[in-house]
Amino acid sequence: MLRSCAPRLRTLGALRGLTGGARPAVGDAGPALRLFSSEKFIDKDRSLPNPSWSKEIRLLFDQFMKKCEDGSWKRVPSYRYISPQDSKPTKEEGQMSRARIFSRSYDDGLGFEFVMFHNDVEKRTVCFFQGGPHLQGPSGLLHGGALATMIDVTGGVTAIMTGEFVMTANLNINFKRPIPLGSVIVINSQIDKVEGRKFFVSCDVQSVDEKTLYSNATGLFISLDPEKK
Ligand SMILES: CCCCCCCCCCCCCCCCCC(=O)SCCNC(=O)CCNC(=O)[C@H](O)C(C)(C)COP(=O)(O)OP(=O)(O)OC[C@H]1O[C@@H](n2cnc3c(N)ncnc32)[C@H](O)[C@@H]1OP(=O)(O)O
Repeated sequence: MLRSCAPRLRTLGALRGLTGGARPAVGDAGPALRLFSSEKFIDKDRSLPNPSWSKEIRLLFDQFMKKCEDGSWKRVPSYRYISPQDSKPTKEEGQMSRARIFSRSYDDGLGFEFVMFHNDVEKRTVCFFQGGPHLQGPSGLLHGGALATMIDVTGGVTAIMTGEFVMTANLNINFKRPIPLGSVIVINSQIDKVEGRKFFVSCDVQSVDEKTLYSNATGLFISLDPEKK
C-alpha cells in the first residue's frame, strides 16, 4: 500500500521548497504552477487567493505574506493532484485516474479554501480556512468532519515539515462551539513532543478576533518505518 521511499522524499522535497517572499498577483499562480512530467496538464498551487476568498482571508494572507519576507514564515503550497512521479507505480485506470487530494477536491469556493504558513524555528503552522457551502453539517454550520479534515491536514503538515513523511495515527478533537458556514477561522498547530517516530501535535481553532475558541485537538502522527513497506 505504501509508496517506496524515493517518491516520498521527492514529495517532501517539493513541499519543503516553500514559497515566501513577494506576494503573487491575485489569481496568478505564476511560478507556483507545477507542470507534471507527463506535460498532459498543469496543476496550480491552490493556496493562493481566488475570487471566492473573502476580504478577511485575503487580509490574513497579505499579513502573513509580509511575514514571509524575512524568511521566518513560509507559505505552504498545496495541490489538487499527486504528481505522476509521486504516485504509486501501478496502472491507474478508471476512477483511480481521477483521484484528487481530498482537501483540494472541490471547485473554487465550494469546499476547503485555505492557506497555511509554517514557522520552522517555532515548529508551528497557522492555517486560515474558509469553509464553503458544500461543507455544511447542521443548517448554516460547518460539518464537524470538515473541521476534522482541516485539523488533520494542518497537524500533518506541521509534522511533515520536520522532513519526515507521516501518517495520522490518532486524533482527539473537542468541538466547543459551532462554526458558521463561510466564516474564516484560524487553526494554530504546533509540535509538542517528538518520541522516535512519534510526533505529538496540538491544535486550536479560533475566530479571527481570537474571541471564540471553536475547538481544540491533539494528534499523533507517525513517520513510516523504513523496515516496513
Ligand atoms: C497518504 C497521503 C499522501 C500524500 C502525498 C503527498 C501530498 C502532499 C500532501 C501534504 C499534506 C499532508 C497532510 C497529511 C494529512 C493527512 C494524513 C492522512 O490522512 S493519513 C491517512 C489516515 N491514517 C492512516 O491511514 C494510518 C493507518 N495506520 C498506519 O498506517 C499505521 O498504524 C501507522 C503508520 C500509523 C503506524 O504503524 P507502524 O509504523 O507499524 O507503528 P508501530 O506499530 O511500529 O508503532 C510505533 C509506535 O507508535 C505507537 N502507535 C501506533 N499507532 C498508535 C495509535 N493509533 N495510537 C497511539 N500510539 C500508536 C505504537 O504504540 C509504537 O509506540 P512505541 O512502542 O514505539 O512507544
